[in-house]
Amino acid sequence: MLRVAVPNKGALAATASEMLGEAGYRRRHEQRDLTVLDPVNEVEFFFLRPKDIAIYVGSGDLDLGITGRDLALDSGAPVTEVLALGFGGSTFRYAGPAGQEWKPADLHGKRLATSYPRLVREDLKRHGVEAEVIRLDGAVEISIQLGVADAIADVVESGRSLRQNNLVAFGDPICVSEAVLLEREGSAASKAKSQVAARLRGVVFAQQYLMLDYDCPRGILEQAIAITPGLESPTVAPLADDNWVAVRAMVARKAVNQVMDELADVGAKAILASDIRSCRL
Ligand SMILES: Nc1ncnc2c1ncn2[C@@H]1O[C@H](COP(=O)(O)OP(=O)(O)OP(=O)(O)O)[C@@H](O)[C@H]1O
Ligand SMILES: O=P(O)(O)OC[C@H]1O[C@H](OP(=O)(O)OP(=O)(O)O)[C@H](O)[C@@H]1O
Ligand SMILES: [Mg+2]
Repeated sequence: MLRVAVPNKGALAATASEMLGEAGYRRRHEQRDLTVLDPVNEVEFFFLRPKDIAIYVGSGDLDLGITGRDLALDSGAPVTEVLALGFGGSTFRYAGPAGQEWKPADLHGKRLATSYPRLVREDLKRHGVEAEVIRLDGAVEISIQLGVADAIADVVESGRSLRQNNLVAFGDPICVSEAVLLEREGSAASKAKSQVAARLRGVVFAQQYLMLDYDCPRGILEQAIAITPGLESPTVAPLADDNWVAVRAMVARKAVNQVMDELADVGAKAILASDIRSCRL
């Protein structure tokens, strides 16, 4: 039985569970359940704190885990990324009081509060900066105001928390993070692990694409195919009216409106975009 760790709460928990559900795995019914057995797929899921997940996977006690790249790096556990999951995106950044031009070298001799001490110490070392790292569990942005630190390093998503606390980010991002599927470094490949990865890859990919269907006058088919080349090549099917064909192709979600405009401009009609739930490529 494959053992897989999933975030039990926090920023990644809901989407990770939804994604596994889309991939055909059994969902947990009670928020407080710590395990879910999926005998059909021969997987047992363990709902753990996102911060702890890389430790379980790195020790080899669990086969796979979903957590944030930043949390995995901070754990120092020997894990590698099998797949980036395309959600839970954030950057991990230094920040200090606004009204001052900060750069990483200015942190020398300062007190720096963070919930990610290992990540920060390693980055300070790279910059050759010696600072006192103060480990806090959360609400790090308030620590400067309260007098415990001179600057912080924290997760930034929208930047709202920094602005609210009159802080500005500085330096290059220490880490650009998103949710990732992890395995133990150097662990043997297995069919069971590959299957979870393939199913999740299918869901990630499906979320990034849409299926486009449209009717196309035969005379402009070449132009239309150039606009929607699909992955291999689009499906072209005859219509009852010989002058027209139906075309079906996958299109990147980000580009879909522009593609629909271009198709309409060359003369395509009845252009429909629909969601893809999952896929294998
Ligand atoms: N707006 C956000 N706030 C916090 N974490 C985010 C955000 N967006 C993405 N993440 C990612 O989510 C993970 C942190 O998850 P989580 O919120 O569960 O941790 P935590 O803040 O330490 O937990 P908790 O707040 O429950 O103590 C990190 O990988 C982080 O990069
Ligand atoms: O850039 P933003 O969109 O404002 O998001 C980032 C903020 O959200 C997280 O805090 P969280 O709500 O998890 O509280 P915590 O600091 O107690 O973990 C994170 O630690 C930042 O404070
Ligand atoms: Mg949090």
